[in-house]
Amino acid sequence: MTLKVALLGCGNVGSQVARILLDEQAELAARIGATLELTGIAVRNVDAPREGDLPRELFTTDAEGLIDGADVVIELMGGLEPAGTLIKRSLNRGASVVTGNKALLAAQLPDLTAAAHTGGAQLLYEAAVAGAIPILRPIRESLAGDHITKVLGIVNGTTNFILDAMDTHGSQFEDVLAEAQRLGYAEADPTADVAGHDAAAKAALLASLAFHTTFDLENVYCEGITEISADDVAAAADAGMVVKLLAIAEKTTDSSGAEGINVRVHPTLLSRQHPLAAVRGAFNAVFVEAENAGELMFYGQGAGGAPTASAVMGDVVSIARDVAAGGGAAKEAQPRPTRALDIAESTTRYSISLEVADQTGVLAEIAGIFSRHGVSIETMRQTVGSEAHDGAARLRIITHAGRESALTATVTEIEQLPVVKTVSSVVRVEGK
Ligand SMILES: NC(=O)c1ccc[n+]([C@@H]2O[C@H](COP(=O)([O-])OP(=O)(O)OC[C@H]3O[C@@H](n4cnc5c(N)ncnc54)[C@H](O)[C@@H]3O)[C@@H](O)[C@H]2O)c1
Ligand SMILES: N[C@@H](CCO)C(=O)O
Ligand code: NA
Repeated sequence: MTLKVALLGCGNVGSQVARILLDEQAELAARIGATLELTGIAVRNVDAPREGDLPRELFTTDAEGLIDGADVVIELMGGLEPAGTLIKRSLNRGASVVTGNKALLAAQLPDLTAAAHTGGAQLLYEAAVAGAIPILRPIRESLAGDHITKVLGIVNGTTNFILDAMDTHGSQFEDVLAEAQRLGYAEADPTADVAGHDAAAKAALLASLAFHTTFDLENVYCEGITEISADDVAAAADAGMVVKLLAIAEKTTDSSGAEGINVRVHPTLLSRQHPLAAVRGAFNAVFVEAENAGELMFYGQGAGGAPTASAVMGDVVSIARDVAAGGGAAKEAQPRPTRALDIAESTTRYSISLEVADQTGVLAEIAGIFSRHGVSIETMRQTVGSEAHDGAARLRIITHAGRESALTATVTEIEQLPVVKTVSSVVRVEGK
């Protein structure tokens, strides 16, 4: 049996998938029990210079013609269109699809899933979240009999690469971003990485699978790393901490006790002892907490052509084995509706840096505001002198856990105090 495989896109990931399909054809056939024939690669320009030695006759600009003869379609063009239309067309006519396009999946998961049901086809996307790390299949299959309560992780390689270089070498944001682009980690428009949108899309997908629902991307709170300064990174290091961009999805309760799901992406301070603090470069790691399994951690390469191609090929082999065995892969139950909780209802800790007048009574005034909002201070560190300006004192306050709404109200009130010159940064803190 031979399965026709159409590949859409030949960039960082697509070119690596093509290489594996061609170089490993015999080994893959032995594992699957059917041969995978790469019938063509849809590109924008057939004559564009490319690395590697992929046969030129495989390239075509006719993506629609290519998918119409395929059993399996691999979409690695990225972007919402024409990727969305091509994927739906493939699924509707019964061809299974593998994609790494988290932006599209997070925006259109219900429509894409409906197309897969209509065509009796599969839609798999392990590459879309945390690159090479097997995380969606374990959530979807291995933990299907458990209750996941929280997912927390570093899911964007580019921003982790940037924050790590700022922490380790004191590098400049722009220089490291250019390096991440050169290494094939960044999105075509790297704003998606640094503004947190890529991590937010992944967080929505993780929440949807972990909580058996469809979590709307619009309900993901999203803050990127563009406001994180070299000062923030150095101050974190001073305090024995590190800044990481975290995606957090958790089942929780609001102030009235009603249950819901909160999903958020933001820069976060972690103690250097925290396991996620040791995740360096473009690596990713995802913590999963489940009622019966307890804590699980998944770690590996979160970006890059070859690592991501590994996840794509895992999905392709899984689909091909199913087709070779006559089809009928198990269907998941319909997602159930859920209540999205606003970030204001989440429980977190704040690290607040501020400059205040160096005079008697200031600390008591500030402590009074915390106390009125029911927010408890864990540590308060004051520096007077070279680090602070104009005879001002610099304060760094780390709170105990509190409701985000109480923490923001505290900061707003502190900003209005005449003795406070400026609140220079507010970063959330995770872990003990
Ligand atoms: N690079 C990674 O580390 C990584 C990891 C996980 C997921 N992804 C996802 O995989 C997808 C591809 O990523 P990439 O890094 O390979 O991107 P890329 O920009 O390197 O490659 C995309 C390729 O698709 C081609 N393309 C775009 N529109 C096209 C069209 N209309 N017709 C034909 N060709 C078209 C582009 O010319 C380009 O060569 C994206 O959805 C991305 O989010 C990437
Ligand atoms: N741009 C993404 C690619 C992997 O999804 C990242 O940096 O993590
Ligand atoms: Na993955």
